[in-house]
Amino acid sequence: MKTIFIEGAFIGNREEHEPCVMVLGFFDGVHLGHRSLIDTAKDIAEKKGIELAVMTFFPHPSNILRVQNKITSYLTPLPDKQRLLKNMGVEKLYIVTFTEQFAELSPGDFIKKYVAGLHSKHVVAGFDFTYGYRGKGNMERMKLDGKGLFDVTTVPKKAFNGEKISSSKIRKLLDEGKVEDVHHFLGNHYSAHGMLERQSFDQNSGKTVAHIVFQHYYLPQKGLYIVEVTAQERIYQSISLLHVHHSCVLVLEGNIHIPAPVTIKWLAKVKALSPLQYKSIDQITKNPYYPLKA
Ligand SMILES: Cc1cc2nc3c(=O)[nH]c(=O)nc-3n(C[C@H](O)[C@H](O)[C@H](O)COP(=O)(O)O)c2cc1C
Ligand SMILES: Nc1ncnc2c1ncn2[C@@H]1O[C@H](COP(=O)(O)OP(=O)(O)OP(=O)(O)O)[C@@H](O)[C@H]1O
Repeated sequence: MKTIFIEGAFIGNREEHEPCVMVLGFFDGVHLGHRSLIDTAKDIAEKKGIELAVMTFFPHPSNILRVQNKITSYLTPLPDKQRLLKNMGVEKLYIVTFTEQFAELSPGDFIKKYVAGLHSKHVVAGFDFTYGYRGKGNMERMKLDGKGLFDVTTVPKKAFNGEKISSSKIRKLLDEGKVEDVHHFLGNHYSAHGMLERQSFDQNSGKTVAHIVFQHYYLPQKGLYIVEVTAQERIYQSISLLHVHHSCVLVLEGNIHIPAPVTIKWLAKVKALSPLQYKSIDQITKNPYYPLKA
């Protein structure tokens, strides 16, 4: 997959680009709703014999627009989004820098300069996709804006238990510590890639304690979780304590040296620990020889 960053004023010249099916959206998480768009577009691209392309934006528009809830950390930071889209068969990924000037483009100009300008022959987006100044463009308008230039497919709402599958819903579940429910929306348990900062073996309890730091990730609510840790293709089961904003503490049975980097997959929240289990975790994290900075 080729990734192309687009910054500043841009006017694409159709003739300079391969014809493509273009999928539009932010795609944080690349969840089951997003996947239905990509799969739909992939079928069209195969039938029409043209490239499968995705256009996304960075940073999240909320950082630029005057809205209350700014999204500054992501379910899938850019490298994860790139990997997931590539694995789904996307051939070209356009990442448009979302700036104030870009936000002010009229719906028609966005379609002309970016979507048609990059030689889209067919556009795929979801039922609630909006574009252009004040988000005034919608899928009905897209058909008019793209008339004679490209076909439009609008993907209907994908829902679970009557609720729209969305990045916001997944963030809400993480905020509430309901990591067990995330897979209904994401298609998998929530996971993040982190760096091992330090680890030590606690002689008293016979457990290894490791400190993992994450960058740019949206993390579950503070608490104790059962997690799966993968490092250099080995899998470890662990209890994890979400510690400060961007880190977690792993507690593993035995004297284990886990190599960095690591992937943590949140399986379940620990609701009831036996007093013995709780005491040992408490002892470990309060151990004055374990240098945790809260
Ligand atoms: C050219 C362009 C201009 C935009 N301007 C605004 C804007 O002024 N106000 C706004 O709330 N959203 C604006 N948006 C954001 C869209 O409403 C929408 O959030 C974005 O296209 C991502 O779509 P998605 O959230 O459905 O993935 C703009 C989007 C584009 C592509
Ligand atoms: N559940 C869904 N069913 C169909 N299309 C969807 C669904 N969720 C998102 N899409 C489409 O996927 C693209 C990317 O959407 P977006 O990144 O805004 O996802 P979202 O989950 O709705 O995000 P948020 O919750 O932050 O609004 C858009 O074209 C959108 O219409």
